[in-house]
Amino acid sequence: MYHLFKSLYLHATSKEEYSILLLGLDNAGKTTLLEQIKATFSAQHPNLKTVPTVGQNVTTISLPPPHPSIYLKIWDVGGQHSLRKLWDSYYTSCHAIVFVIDSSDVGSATLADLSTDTGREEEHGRLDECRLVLESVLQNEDAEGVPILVLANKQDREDCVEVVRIKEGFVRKVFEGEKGANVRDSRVLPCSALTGTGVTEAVEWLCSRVRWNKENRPPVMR
Ligand SMILES: Nc1nc2c(ncn2[C@@H]2O[C@H](COP(=O)(O)OP(=O)(O)OP(=O)(O)O)[C@@H](O)[C@H]2O)c(=O)[nH]1
Ligand SMILES: [Mg+2]
Repeated sequence: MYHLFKSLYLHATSKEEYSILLLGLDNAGKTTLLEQIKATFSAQHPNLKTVPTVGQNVTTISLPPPHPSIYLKIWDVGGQHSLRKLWDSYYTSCHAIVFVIDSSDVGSATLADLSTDTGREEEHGRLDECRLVLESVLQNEDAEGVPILVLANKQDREDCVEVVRIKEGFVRKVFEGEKGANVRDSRVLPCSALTGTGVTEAVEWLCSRVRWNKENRPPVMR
């Protein structure tokens, strides 16, 4: 009887926890985004003075009503080239991936240039590096079937490339290319981690997709 009550009690009081992995090139804005998410859902002031991440930052948020009653455990890992091999160890336990792009560092190329490779290299900023890294994430077997949210970050900057161009000219090309064969549930959204614009929408999309995918990737009960 004691065990029955104990398990009923645990069932009634525990919540689903989903892990979200923030990836992207160095300087894309992952740590700023983590700070902004933390601040948005805990009414704290965000610490926006970030330094390049060596290792990881992690925070768990509990979403307030009317959001579903779940925890999101968010992992922010360093994006510098030498640190990217560490990403592999996070894939098996994550429930969604956020790939953050610095929209002001994909060059001044036009949409046509972005989608046909005709733009000059110096106009592409870090577009090619970003493409290779996104492709390697999509190709990782341990991440197969995991929903992926691509965030066109730094939309507050005057020199940013608009989300539609990043979506149509870059992301679509990667997803429809031969290295995007494993493409799964995905979305491209604009945001500014610095100002907080688009952060709630991003979290809401993640929330709905991890729950939708929970038969494939069950949550941890806490
Ligand atoms: N204007 C603007 N700047 C941003 C935004 N997001 C981040 N930044 C700036 O970009 C720089 C890098 O931000 P971080 O969050 O540290 O970048 P990161 O992706 O964590 O970088 P690594 O830890 O090296 O992988 C900082 O100077 C941020 O203030 C944004 O939305 N708009
Ligand atoms: Mg960082």
